[in-house]
Amino acid sequence: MGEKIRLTTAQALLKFLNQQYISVDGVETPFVEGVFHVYGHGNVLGLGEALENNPGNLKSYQGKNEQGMAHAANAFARQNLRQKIFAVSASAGPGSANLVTAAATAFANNIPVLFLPADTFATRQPDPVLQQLEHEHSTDLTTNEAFKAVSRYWDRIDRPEQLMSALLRAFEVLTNPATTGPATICLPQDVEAMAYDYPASFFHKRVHYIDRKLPTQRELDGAIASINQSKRPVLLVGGGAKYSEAKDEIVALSEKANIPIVETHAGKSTVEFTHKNNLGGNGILGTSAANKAVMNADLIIGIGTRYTDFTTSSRTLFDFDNTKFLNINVNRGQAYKFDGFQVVADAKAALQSINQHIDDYQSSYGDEITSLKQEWENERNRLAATVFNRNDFKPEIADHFNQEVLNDYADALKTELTQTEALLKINDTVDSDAIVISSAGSLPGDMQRIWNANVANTFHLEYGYSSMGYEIAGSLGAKLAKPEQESYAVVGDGSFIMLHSEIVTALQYDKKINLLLFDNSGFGCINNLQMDHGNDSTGTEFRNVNNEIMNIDYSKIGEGYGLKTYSVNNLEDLTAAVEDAKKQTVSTLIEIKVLPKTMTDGYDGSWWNVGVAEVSDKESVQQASAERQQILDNARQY
Ligand SMILES: Cc1ncc(C[n+]2csc(CCOP(=O)(O)OP(=O)(O)O)c2C)c(N)n1
Ligand SMILES: O=C1C[C@@H](O)[C@H](O)[C@@H](O)C1=O
Ligand SMILES: [Mg+2]
Repeated sequence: MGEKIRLTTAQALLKFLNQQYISVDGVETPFVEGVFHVYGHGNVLGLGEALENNPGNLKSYQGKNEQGMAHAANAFARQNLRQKIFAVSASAGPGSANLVTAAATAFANNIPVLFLPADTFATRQPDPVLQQLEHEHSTDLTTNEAFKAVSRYWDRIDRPEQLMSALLRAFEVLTNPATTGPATICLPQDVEAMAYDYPASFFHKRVHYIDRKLPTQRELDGAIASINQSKRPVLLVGGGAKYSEAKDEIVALSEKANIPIVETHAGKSTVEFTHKNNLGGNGILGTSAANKAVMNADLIIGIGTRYTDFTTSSRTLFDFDNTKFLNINVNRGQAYKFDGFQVVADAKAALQSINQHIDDYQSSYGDEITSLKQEWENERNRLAATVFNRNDFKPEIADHFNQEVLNDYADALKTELTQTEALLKINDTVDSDAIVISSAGSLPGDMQRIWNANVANTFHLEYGYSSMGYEIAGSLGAKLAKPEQESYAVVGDGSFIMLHSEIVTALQYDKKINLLLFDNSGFGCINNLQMDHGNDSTGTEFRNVNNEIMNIDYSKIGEGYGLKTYSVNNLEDLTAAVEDAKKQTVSTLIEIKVLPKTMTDGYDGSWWNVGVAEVSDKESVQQASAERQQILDNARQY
């Protein structure tokens, strides 16, 4: 029956990971970069032993918080356009539970990560082991059942030989652009260390071919007819377009036929903003230009987009009565959305074919795209010059805090900086190929609107799950993916407090990351949301029991870790800090004290469906609820 190799399950796992390659457009590369781990009794003697003694080419990084290290793995795969991954190993019980949020984040964003949570004993001999849950109705349930809801593939290895079929299935999922996401293989700690005579053939080199699925002739004919029949098409660029590396084809179509480009959160920086037809981010967090373009479009060419509520403004942004949809997506389910014409194909390949057949077609935009872009540039310049004053300041988010409260913040945080002027100054100061990572709070909105990404694949916004805590860990993952580029976490004070453990990992392994910490002393965007809908400000500002605004010294925290830190409260110091941080070899933290309510507000078409109380004594809430109902009456329902 051929050669056998006697290994533990964990040793076999690592040997297999070393032999996985992907081939994209004829270029073959190793698929698994390494393993992040936090050891405990569930994995240190199994997977830990294997990593110590025979890692092969796999790199190994000690994480500090399981969620954090898995976010780093997630960001690494995303920055590598899903062409390289990490595995993450955690101990049983709490260690594994800590991974669940990160698995969900990878799931929502369609990012491949191999999750290896340790599990309780398959033999059950010592049950209940430390950290085991004891259910009265079943001994079969462990913490790791929680991964079923957040994995594209889930398995548990109760016998060493099961590893083989599980890994083959997992790697098919991880390398399939239509279904990729987290694959979870639960490893009971006894099985990790059990020996088995594995067939040598299992460890032969495997190449997973990411062949580009071509459109059929019917799909191609339909797509071309849709474009030819339209007058005002818009190219809506989603994450799938970025992962397919379809930039040249999008630009070619846009230029040839004079079609505006707008981008989802995941799609942003597929095409540089410097391109004349790129109108920027669209949707709830969209630019005025992008939203106007899609509101007046008669054809949306959705390329690799899931049409989430933020992209569609909760199904209110498009003129659904008159606008048609042409959906190009490798995932058939996504292509079905909005009853669009479906092209189930790779974005780059589909656009290549379409471009060959778009002959003399011209949209009817004429100079309108240029005017829209100019109008937006003017607005962006205005946001760069929003200057606070203590007498009659009207922040972007107006009518929430009166002047007295705003002055209190200026005094407490000792600042007069606005968030938009600070962010735009940073955009002007960092290297153009710097990678910026963000995910939660008010900053993703500002990033999606006003950050100009002038080099492709430098804008990294996790907005599928918007998980607070992704930012800093994500900046480490992005740095591991692109060591030659600067990596910046754009992070709010709330997210920083929630999870910043991987700072230590970045310092430990000498991977330079830069943290741009915007401190407005509170959960600013949620405060906006509650006040926008008629509620008072409660539970969202960082105030102490005496109702005083808290002023936390984040630069001191960073200093304690060993970061090079700066604390700034004006544009001059901010510019100097960003310039100085670029010269550092150690990781840096720039604490930027900003006034609340000075983030960007929405533009036309920026509506978000949130559940507003239908019963309330407050007239303001009743009004918000009525307004919501009115908008919903005209929204597309499915
Ligand atoms: C893990 C997680 N918990 C809760 C939320 C809900 N949430 C979204 S933004 C936010 C506050 C963010 O505060 P901060 O980071 O300071 O950003 P700001 O809005 O002030 O800019 C909260 C609690 C979330 N997105 N992720
Ligand atoms: O609830 C939320 C509101 C959004 O504005 C924010 O960006 C996001 O992180 C979130 O969870
Ligand atoms: Mg905040």
